[in-house]
Amino acid sequence: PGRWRGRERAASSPARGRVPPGAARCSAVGCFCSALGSVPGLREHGRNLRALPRAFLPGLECDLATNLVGQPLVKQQLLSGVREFLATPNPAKPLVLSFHGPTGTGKTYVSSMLIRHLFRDGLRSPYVHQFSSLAHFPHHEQLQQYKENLKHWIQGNLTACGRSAFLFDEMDKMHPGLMDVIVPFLGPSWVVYGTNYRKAIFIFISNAGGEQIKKMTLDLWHAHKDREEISLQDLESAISKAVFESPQSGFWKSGIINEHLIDFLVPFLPLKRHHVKQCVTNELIQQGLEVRQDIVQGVADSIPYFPEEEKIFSSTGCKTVSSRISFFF
Ligand SMILES: Nc1ncnc2c1ncn2[C@@H]1O[C@H](COP(=O)(O)OP(=O)(O)OP(=O)(O)O)[C@@H](O)[C@H]1O
Repeated sequence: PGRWRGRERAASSPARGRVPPGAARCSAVGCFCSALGSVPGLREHGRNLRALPRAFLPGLECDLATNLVGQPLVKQQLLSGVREFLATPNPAKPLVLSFHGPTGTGKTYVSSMLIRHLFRDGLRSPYVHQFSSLAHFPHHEQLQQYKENLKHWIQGNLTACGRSAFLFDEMDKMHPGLMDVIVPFLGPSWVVYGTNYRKAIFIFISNAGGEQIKKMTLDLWHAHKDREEISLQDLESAISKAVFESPQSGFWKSGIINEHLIDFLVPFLPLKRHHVKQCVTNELIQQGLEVRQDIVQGVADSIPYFPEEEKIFSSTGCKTVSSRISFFF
């Protein structure tokens, strides 16, 4: 209840300003404003940003440090962005994060992790709303209807809980123009229809910009530099330009980019062989299996790498690791 559940829901979004079916009020357990009561330090420091302790959101920090492999830029961007946003009682605008990168590098993984730490019921929370282009907006000829539904859905859910989260997966497959209806929700517009929209979190996930990230990482490697030496600023402008100019992208000529509404453009770098090995080890531990070096090596060797000759970066990141493990037992 309270979530957009696919095609059958697309035709029946909530009426403007009304609480969507099944959604509880903001004060109910599970909305992250109340879920965060369990985060040590928030209650005392929520009203005073300057007094924010460094160890804020320790669960997320620990989870990222333990389980996320080879993405230092992501850890850094995400933690600073989310901490500051949550510690501000009246944020100037909603938090807008955009995850970009090649396949299997951890974009969906990190977004689920973040949601788990913010909402007691994680992705199942009625305050978390996921949209996928293929599942929710499959027919181009219904674009106008999708726009209206999406706008009303966001409005209705933000009326129910200002601290809601909206995840848009496969942004590169969204119909160009669809996302423009959400532009007014992403900016600093104060109160629209009696609701404060500045406390929401929006997360966009896409492969758009992935080719630019791969190229820049590869160029660094050819220059004998570490992939972590990549410049965040260079990456940001290359990705923004690529997604804005690509007619295949949901960001195509979009006000989201033009009006600089993304607060953190988070690049996910291609993973190297030793990162894949770490993913295999993590997965073996998670599945309660013995960590055998021959299996770690075997799984890592079975994955395709690029460039063709040197075979440095995994072409599928860690995406197929868990399914491959079963072949080695
Ligand atoms: N950086 C990483 N650290 C640890 N595990 C990872 C990482 N990247 C991917 N994985 C593993 O691979 C699985 C698939 O990754 P995920 O779905 O997050 O990739 P993605 O970047 O969203 O890919 P796509 O663009 O194809 O959707 C995850 O569930 C996780 O187990």
